[in-house]
Amino acid sequence: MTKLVQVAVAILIRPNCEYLLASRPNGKGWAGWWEFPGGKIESGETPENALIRESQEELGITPTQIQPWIKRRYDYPATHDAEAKTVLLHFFFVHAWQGELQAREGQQFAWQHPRTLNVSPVLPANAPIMQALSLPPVYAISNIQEMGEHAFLQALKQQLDHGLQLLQIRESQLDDAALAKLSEEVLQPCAPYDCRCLLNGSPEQALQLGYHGVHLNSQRLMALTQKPDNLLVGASCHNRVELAQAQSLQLDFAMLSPVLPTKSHPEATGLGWEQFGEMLSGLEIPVYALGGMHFEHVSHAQSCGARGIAMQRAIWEQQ
Ligand SMILES: Nc1nc2c([nH]c(=O)n2[C@@H]2O[C@H](COP(=O)(O)OP(=O)(O)OP(=O)(O)O)[C@@H](O)[C@H]2O)c(=O)[nH]1
Ligand SMILES: [Mg+2]
Repeated sequence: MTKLVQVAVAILIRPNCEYLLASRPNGKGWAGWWEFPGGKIESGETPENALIRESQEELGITPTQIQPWIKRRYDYPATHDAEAKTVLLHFFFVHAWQGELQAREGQQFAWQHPRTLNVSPVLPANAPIMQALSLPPVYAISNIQEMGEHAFLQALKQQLDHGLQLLQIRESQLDDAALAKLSEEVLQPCAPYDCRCLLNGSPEQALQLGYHGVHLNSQRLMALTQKPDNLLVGASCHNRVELAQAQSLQLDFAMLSPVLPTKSHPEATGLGWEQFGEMLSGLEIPVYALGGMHFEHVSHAQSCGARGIAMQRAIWEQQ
């Protein structure tokens, strides 16, 4: 058994969504590798206290606005400069802080754009975190069945102009030919905006139609034994069993619903924010909240540990 090291990790975020990486200083294991600032939680310390202490020691700043995010466990093998260990990383977003950043341990700093890393190598435990950070706060779901195709494509163009970065096409009523035609009409306008599109369907179909990813319904999720290659993979979850399956397959994200009552299921009360937050606690993959969501719910969803919100109706009604 290797020892378990608990670590508090600070993801400093600027208003333009860039985040800070630092190089591990000489003299420490994995020197020169890039990481988020942070360090070991000492005995008697909460993860939050450790985060503040490490930020002061390594960066000379005091976080004033923090938000717990995902946790991640990783087994490090022994290397020439470090012993084998298992880490449990507690990631926090740090949205605001007091003081000027200083490299108190001689580390280098690099602010990174979420979709384009320009330093390497990053500590291996962090790979899925980088991927999770590249996911935007809003995930849109198509609603052609209710709106009609013309109105949908118009609303899509508008949302792309407003910064939409992630879209799911979920139109099970279409036959193969109609879906292929729609896919072209959607993928084309999304490309110049770098908006990634996922097909709610099978991985094979998503690849064949040229999608960036696939979104699995819970039935497909539960039948899956391995994450498909070369696709961004998300899945719909409604309970802890499905979330656990999405995590064990190391999917890129899960979508958990219904959080609030919705127009399509007004009789269902929804999980409510409290239970939603409880179900996310300790989870290692990013999650979107779905069900009765509007733009103004983004920050509340994030304060419950979600990456953001998914919307199928409200997003297309926005002018
Ligand atoms: N700070 C930080 N540590 C990480 C990240 N990802 C990751 O796997 N780790 C691991 O978590 C552990 C954190 O240890 P650390 O070396 O930063 O601890 P520390 O600041 O308390 O320094 P110390 O070595 O003086 O005790 C290391 O094993 C490191 O490899 C990350 O993004 N940031
Ligand atoms: Mg450290």
